[in-house]
Amino acid sequence: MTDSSVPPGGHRSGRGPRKRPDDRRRRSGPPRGRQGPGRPPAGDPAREAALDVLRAVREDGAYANLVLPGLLRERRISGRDAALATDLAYGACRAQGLLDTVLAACCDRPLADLDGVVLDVLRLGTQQLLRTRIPPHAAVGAAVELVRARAGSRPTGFVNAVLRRVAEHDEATWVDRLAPADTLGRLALAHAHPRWIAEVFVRALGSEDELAAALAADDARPAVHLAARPGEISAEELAAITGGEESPYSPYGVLLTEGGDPGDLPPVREGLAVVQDEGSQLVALVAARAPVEGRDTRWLDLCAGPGGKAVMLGALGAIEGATVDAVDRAPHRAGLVAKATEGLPVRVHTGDAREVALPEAAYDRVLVDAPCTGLGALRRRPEARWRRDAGDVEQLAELQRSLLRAGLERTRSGGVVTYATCSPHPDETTAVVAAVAAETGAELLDTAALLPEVPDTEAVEGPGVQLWPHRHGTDAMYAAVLRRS
Ligand SMILES: C[S@@+](CC[C@H](N)C(=O)[O-])C[C@H]1O[C@@H](n2cnc3c(N)ncnc32)[C@H](O)[C@@H]1O
Repeated sequence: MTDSSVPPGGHRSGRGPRKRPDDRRRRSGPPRGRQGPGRPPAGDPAREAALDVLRAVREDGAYANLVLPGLLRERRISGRDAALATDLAYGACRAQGLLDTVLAACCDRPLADLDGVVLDVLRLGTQQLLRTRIPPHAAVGAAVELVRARAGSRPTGFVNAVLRRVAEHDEATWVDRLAPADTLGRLALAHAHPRWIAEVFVRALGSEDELAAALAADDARPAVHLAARPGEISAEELAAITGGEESPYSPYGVLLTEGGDPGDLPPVREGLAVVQDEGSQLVALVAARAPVEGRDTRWLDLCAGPGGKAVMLGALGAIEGATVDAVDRAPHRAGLVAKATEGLPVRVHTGDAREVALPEAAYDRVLVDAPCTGLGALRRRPEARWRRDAGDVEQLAELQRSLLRAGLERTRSGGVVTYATCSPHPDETTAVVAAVAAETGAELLDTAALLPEVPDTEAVEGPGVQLWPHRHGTDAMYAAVLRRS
């Protein structure tokens, strides 16, 4: 279960949401029991916010983790309501495939024929019934009120009936009843992943042995890590200031143990630390540790936005006497890199890494942190697993190969390139590296040897290290180091 931390109860705070321009119209709507624009807001700010996130994701293709924080701020939702809104919105986005499978079994018509708001309310209700400790009567009652407020009273009976059917079984029983017969299909449904992603994980893991653990870890909310800026503050000091714990592997990492917005922590506000998954810290570390023959003062970060690894490379470069050129194609993201690396020896360039006006065969150390499917960071992007499809991979792999080639072209003989993705998909990781190494004659270095403190990192299908949420508590980051001949 994902959301066992959700506080029980119906979460009626008594405080209504902040007045919105259409509130007056709602108040003058038809009385209860008649169809119309609906009753006044139900006084359930958490579920209203969660519902608005689901709508934005479904209708506008929005990202839940970008929509929700603004919504909470704008409506001044905080504390337990904010925690509930977050659990419900992210939980329902993550579990959408499982929720829809159960709902399809409980509805007398195809889900595609349902009104969008009704479907969102049903998903939210099913999430509460199957994946939280909220009592069934509270979950169903809140869903009925929500649909009444948003779509009038006509669908209330339908929503009530469907959710009562959902509530007849718990999550495990529904999975037993509805899952395909094979282990992979059952685990994919039970842990709310599309089947094709479970298949990718099995390929990257080498067998089905760890699949249940990998999918379960991927179905949970990720821990938040900070990275102490090298040369400014140690992880020990950062942990003491923030009340967090030093990370198990990254010498700069701190695991936050308290909730709240990490952006508000004084060391983050003062630029002494950044919010960065420990896996990303380890990738930056690989890029900085890779052995270079001879001079080691010109570094390049070819896909730098929004700048997490550029900060780490810039700070380490400042210590080592190196400068970093950081490139991103997207002007907005290049701007974020510039902001994040202020005061560090980092020059930012906006342009396509394959064409940008930077010298060839010149850099000692290069990072290519390529755009990818993001299958290794699904915990952070609640809806992403249902948006991606297997067909995305081929086009991305072509771009990844061309970016790695561009990285090697900028590297001098004896210099090193670290290729990284936040995806464990072998077609984006080992296959890209093996193909470009074969084509260019670049030497593949033993990347696992660069992270001796991290166990079980070797990628299965080819060169490089593969981190996993269930093994390392990090995103499923991949990295491999090549030396230019
Ligand atoms: C995985 S992200 C990099 C994350 C970054 N290294 C960090 O640690 O914050 C990939 C980045 O590559 C950029 N990108 C995509 N195609 C590119 C290209 N052809 N040239 C340069 N940058 C590109 C994207 O805009 C995106 O910011």
